[in-house]
Amino acid sequence: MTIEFYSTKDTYGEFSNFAPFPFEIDGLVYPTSEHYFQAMKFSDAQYQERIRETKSPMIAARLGRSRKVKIRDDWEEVKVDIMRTAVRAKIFAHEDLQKLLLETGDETIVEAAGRDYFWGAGKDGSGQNWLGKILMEIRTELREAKIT
Ligand SMILES: Nc1nc(O)c(N)c(N[C@@H]2O[C@H](COP(=O)(O)O)[C@@H](O)[C@H]2O)n1
Repeated sequence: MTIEFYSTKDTYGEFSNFAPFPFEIDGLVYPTSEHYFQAMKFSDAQYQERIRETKSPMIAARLGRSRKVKIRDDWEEVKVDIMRTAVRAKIFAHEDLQKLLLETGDETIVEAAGRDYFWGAGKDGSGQNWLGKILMEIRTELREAKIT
């Protein structure tokens, strides 16, 4: 059985980047992994801070997708690592999330985002599902940490 998630209100919605599971990176608290991911698109420290402090992940995503402020030149090269950093920090900050992730066993985890063929599976399932892949990587890491 494939485990699909998308909306924070549905089953496994905790895996969405929009789910409210705060964490700290470099001494700063981010309300969601979406806030961190979107803030890291920019070199402008003030704009990063505006995104971090914004109330909702939806607004963080809107600010991050705006091209009124220039995004960093290396974004395409670093974005998967930045997503990994965000999701890892989120999961490691919350034991309930670690438990939920481990309980998915060996099932494939998929972000069922119909319009997103990079982070999600896209409408027809042909997407790269990078968010699901990152969650499965972290699941392996958690499992290995519990064994040793
Ligand atoms: N809720 C939601 N709506 C969309 O349209 C989406 N594409 C996603 N997927 C998430 O979007 C984030 C990355 O978006 P950008 O690369 O900045 O466009 C990431 O959190 C995906 O999981 N979610």
